[in-house]
Amino acid sequence: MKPSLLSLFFTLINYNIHAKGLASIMETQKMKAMVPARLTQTWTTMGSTIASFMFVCAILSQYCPYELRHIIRRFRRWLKNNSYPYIQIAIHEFTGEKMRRSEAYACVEAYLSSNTSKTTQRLKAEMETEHSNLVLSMDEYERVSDAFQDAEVEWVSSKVVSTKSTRNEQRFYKLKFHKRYREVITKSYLEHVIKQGKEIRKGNRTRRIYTNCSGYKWSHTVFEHPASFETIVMDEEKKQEIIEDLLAFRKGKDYYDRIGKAWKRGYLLYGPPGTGKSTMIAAMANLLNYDVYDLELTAVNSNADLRKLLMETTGKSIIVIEDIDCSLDLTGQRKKKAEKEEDKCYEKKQEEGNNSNSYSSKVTLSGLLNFIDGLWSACGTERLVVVTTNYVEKLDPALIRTGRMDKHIELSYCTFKGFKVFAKNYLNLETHQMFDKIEELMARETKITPADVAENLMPKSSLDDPERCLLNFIHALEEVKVKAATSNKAESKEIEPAKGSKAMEKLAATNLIFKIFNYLV
Ligand SMILES: Nc1ncnc2c1ncn2[C@@H]1O[C@H](COP(=O)(O)OP(=O)(O)OP(=O)(O)O)[C@@H](O)[C@H]1O
Repeated sequence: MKPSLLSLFFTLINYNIHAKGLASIMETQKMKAMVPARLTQTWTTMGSTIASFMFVCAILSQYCPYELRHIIRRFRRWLKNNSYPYIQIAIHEFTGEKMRRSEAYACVEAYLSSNTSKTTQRLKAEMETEHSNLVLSMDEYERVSDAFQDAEVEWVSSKVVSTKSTRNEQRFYKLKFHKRYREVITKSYLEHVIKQGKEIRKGNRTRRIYTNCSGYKWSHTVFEHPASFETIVMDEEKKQEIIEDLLAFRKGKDYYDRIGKAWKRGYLLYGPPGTGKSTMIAAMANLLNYDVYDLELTAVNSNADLRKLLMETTGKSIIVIEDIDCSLDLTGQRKKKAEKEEDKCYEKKQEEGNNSNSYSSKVTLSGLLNFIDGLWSACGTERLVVVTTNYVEKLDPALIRTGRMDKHIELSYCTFKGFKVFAKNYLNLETHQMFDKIEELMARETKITPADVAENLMPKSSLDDPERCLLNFIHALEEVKVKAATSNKAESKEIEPAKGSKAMEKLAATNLIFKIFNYLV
């Protein structure tokens, strides 16, 4: 039997049940007793009408020409659009083919979670729909009302989950508002939400520190370093210059666009161990509110992996290569030192059962140069590349040329001025009678690193009052002085025999000439 005829058959049965069946049921003695006669008649009429309507619909859908059905459908849509006075906009969490997290979604999220006059209502509404063999469950879990100028809006946070795969979850915000506020909402309110959200995100953002333990993949944890430029001890003018440079970089989007340059900047930090290079990187990240990507070059297998790592970094970040002279031989060959040092990545690889050959890297200097300044380096925006070294003179000039390392910052030994800042920060002392002695000791080219100053000034027990700490520091300075004197002596002893032998040679030669002269005379 044809499906259309089948449908007609069932419709007729339906009609029969509703029109007659219902009436006959109502007419039973029992019902008569319970229900008044007028109500029974109403039920009967209603049943007949519904059945007739269903019958007509079935006839229409089966026998009505396609064109007419299309017109009816369009009419219904028009009716729906014009009778429903609200507009809805959806902002999805992930957008585009690469499924990057949408900035707009993050801003809305931050805006709605901020503590303003918005009223929040927890919802638990779930619906299930079947869409092309995929069962989707829509979960509306929060409703937030907000007001802007004289418009009232409502945000509903929802997620659509595929019940077949829990990993397939799409979150979105639905914004609902009356049609008469269309102008205000689309032109001003959404802009206001995004702007506010950005501001809130800047302040609230939990920053991350990433490292590449397993080849070309970053793993991360929360970045919580307390360093700031206020606590870094260095020449005030130099410090101010660095801060201004960083802030100008952060605000420089338009400038970089205008001059046609990728929005990135390279910093080279150099100086002896313990002079604050790592501390400065943390202070930079805290000042700019950037993430940190700590690139472990010894764990990267090839230039291609290095490029993949670069592609995985996000904007608003600092890519750090610490002690670059230890990780890469500047002729392009990797040093074995890193492998011998039993770094964590190596151990992890071994635990995983990989042999050491698979660990050996083929990252070359040119690969690194391309990473910093090649075509691929422009694939992200707002990134700083910071390279540190204890031996700047060992670095290849190509690596540190302007354009790759735009700003060179030397961090050096502590001066008396620097000591006074440490004393203020660590001991809350602006002046003390022992300062003169300290100044005298520090003036005589006593090379002490800020790390050593910090360590000696730090109270170790409750008995360590400021005087004791200053005394500790004076001892440390005297020790440094003695060490410097002994190493100078050793150096001069190494030179003296040479000097002595030369002098002896000279003396012998003079004696010989003198003897020859006497003999001749
Ligand atoms: N300029 C500084 N101002 C304040 N504290 C400092 C400074 N330099 C070093 N310190 C202190 O010394 C410690 C070690 O410094 P840091 O690790 O930053 O030195 P580094 O130059 O990176 O050393 P390395 O070259 O060995 O990595 C820090 O925890 C910090 O407390």
